[in-house]
This record gives sequence, structure tokens and C-alpha cells, in this order.
Amino acid sequence: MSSRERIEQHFFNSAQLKLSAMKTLAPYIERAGHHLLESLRHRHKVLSCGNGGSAADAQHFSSELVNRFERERPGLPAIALTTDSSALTSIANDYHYDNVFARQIEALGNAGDILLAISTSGHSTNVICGIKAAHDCEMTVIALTGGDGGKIAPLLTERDVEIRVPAHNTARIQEVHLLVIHCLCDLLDHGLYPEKNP
Ligand SMILES: O=C(CO)[C@@H](O)[C@H](O)[C@H](O)[C@H](O)COP(=O)(O)O
Ligand SMILES: [Zn+2]
Repeated sequence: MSSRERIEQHFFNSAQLKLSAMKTLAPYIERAGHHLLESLRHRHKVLSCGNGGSAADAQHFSSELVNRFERERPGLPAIALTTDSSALTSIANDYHYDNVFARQIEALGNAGDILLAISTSGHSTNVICGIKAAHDCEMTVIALTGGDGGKIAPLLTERDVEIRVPAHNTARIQEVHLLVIHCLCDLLDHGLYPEKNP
């Protein structure tokens, strides 16, 4: 396959997955949006975590809450647990890399807060430990996963929401995760500030 064909194949596969997953994922995204609205309306906050590309997604989401997405509105309380290098390195150094998110959740999480946990495989142990810590703090978990949901899927409770992208390629799953994140930001903009600009 030529480079041009490879590029076009990536575009085609990405677009095709987004369209084929739309109807399956929409109800789960809607439910996750309700949880976020409910939590933020009660002055709770959103913590987010993930590794690699999913760490970038966690930060992307929190920056769109703290700063803005598309509407002029007040900043919303969100913290990506992937950004404090002092906390991350000391937790990994003194305890274990598995604890880097859980420890921060123990320190920062309160009942009613939300954890956005992102893992394309559902197998990242630090994300799994983070979900357990969030449950211990009586937080609700919104999990962005892929494949068969990995070890994360069976951990989730009835109150949690799993948005599982029906694909097995990490990059393709990440591309849909970003679309889901933008849908959630849009639901927050419109749900919290419906009277502002259209
Ligand atoms: O961005 C990519 C691949 O597209 C990688 O950095 C990827 O995020 C990393 O390998 C992660 O460690 C994968 O973790 P997970 O999605 O399975 O939880
Ligand atoms: Zn990537």
C-alpha cells in the first residue's frame, strides 16, 4: 500500500468507526452528560485520569471545563490527575505506579464528585486502582473504554457509566474518545447555560 493509500485508509477507518458507533454510544454519552450536569450543579468537581494518549485526553477534557469549550460561561471545577509531576513521581517512587491516580483521588475526591477514567484496553492498573479509590470516596465513575472493556467493565456499579468504543485498535478508540469528550463538553455548555448564546 502506498503512503497516500495508508493515509486515506486511516481517514476512512476513523470516519467509519465514528459513524457505526454513533447510535450505540449516544445513550451512554447522554447518561454520562446527566451525571456531569447533576454533579457540577451541586458544586462538585470532575477528576480525570489515563495513560499516554488517554492522559492527554484527560487533560484536554479538564482544560475545556476549567477554561471553556464553545460558550462563554464561568469556569467549571475539573482536575486532570496526570499533570502534577511532583505528586506523580513521588507516589510512583515511594509506593508504586499503580497508585498514582488512586492516591490523588483519596486526597482530593469527595462524595458526589465524578471520575472520568480513560483506558482504551480497560487494563491499565493505575486507572483500575483509581476507579476503586473513587468508589471508596462515593464518587461516580464515567469510564471511556474500548475492546471488551477489559478489567474495568466488571468493576463498574449501576450508577457508573461505561462508554465502550466497539473497536480494538488503540488509535481508533482514542479518536472516538476525543469525540465523546467533545460531546460531553457540548452537553455541559448547553445544559448549564441554556440561556446564553445559541
Ligand atoms: O497514544 C497511544 C497510542 O495511540 C499510547 O500512548 C497509549 O495511550 C499508551 O500505550 C497507554 O499506556 C495505553 O493505555 P490504555 O489505553 O490501554 O489504558
Ligand atoms: Zn496515540
